[in-house]
Amino acid sequence: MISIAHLGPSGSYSEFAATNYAQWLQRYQAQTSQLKPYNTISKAIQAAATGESDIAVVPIENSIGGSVPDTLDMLWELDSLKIQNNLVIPIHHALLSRADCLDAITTVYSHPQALSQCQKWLSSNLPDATQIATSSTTEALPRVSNDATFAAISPLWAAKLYDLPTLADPINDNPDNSTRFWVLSQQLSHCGSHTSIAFQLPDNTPGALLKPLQLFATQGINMSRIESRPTKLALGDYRFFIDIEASLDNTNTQAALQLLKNCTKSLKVFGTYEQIPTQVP
Ligand SMILES: O=C(O)C(=O)C[C@]1(C(=O)O)C=C[C@@H](O)C=C1
Repeated sequence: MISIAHLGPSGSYSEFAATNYAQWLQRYQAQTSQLKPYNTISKAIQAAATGESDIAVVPIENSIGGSVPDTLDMLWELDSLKIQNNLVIPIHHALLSRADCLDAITTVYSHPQALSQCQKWLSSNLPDATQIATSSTTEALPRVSNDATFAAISPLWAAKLYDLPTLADPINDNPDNSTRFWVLSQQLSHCGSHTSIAFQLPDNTPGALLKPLQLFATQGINMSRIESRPTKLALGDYRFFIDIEASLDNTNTQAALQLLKNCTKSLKVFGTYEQIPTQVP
């Protein structure tokens, strides 16, 4: 039995992504699995890194809110974890509350990503409500259940799960809202449609970033994402996370990675992976 760590509690989008992966494992690899909820993304990742769980399914980026910094930072810090698969989940947020109308709501709870994905809706419809960040979109639901002045931005399916009325739906600022999740484990896979890497530059000089990027162009490899994160050591010091549309076992990828070692300070390869089809709720 494979254990899958994810951000909980029950009803979170991460649980939905983990369930999708569990169904895929059952269907295509005849493997049974068990979900293990954690109260932060970091703890779910840590569980896979220490072997407490076999796998972690964690969000990496959202089409409106951008990247999930915790996931990127922890992947860099923990050398043991590699990406196995990629899942994209459509995200449709609902406003759950016992309030009779929007005017009665004083406080809105949700995960910071969900709050940022609904900023326009919130400023038009609940401009005076206090926004409070929670560890997931479902963490505050027991509190919302006990106070009719509270509301939460949560998945629609959580209304049934926590027996709460839906006051508005959908409320995300863009109807095409979706979040990408990575399946992480301690095994490096060599074959897939995409590969993810990260590096730090040796020095802050003109063209220092251009050299590594140029290598992919020379090898005819398309980049699908670039993201910078502070190293947290000094202001203005960054590391770069890059996704390429090429398999790790491809000779051009191997050539680019070899040359990349000469123009980067530290280089990490997070693995190569395929996109898993997901079942829409
Ligand atoms: O809070 C949840 O339900 C989560 O699974 C986390 C998370 C995220 O971190 O991006 C996942 C999908 C949505 O983008 C909003 C929140």
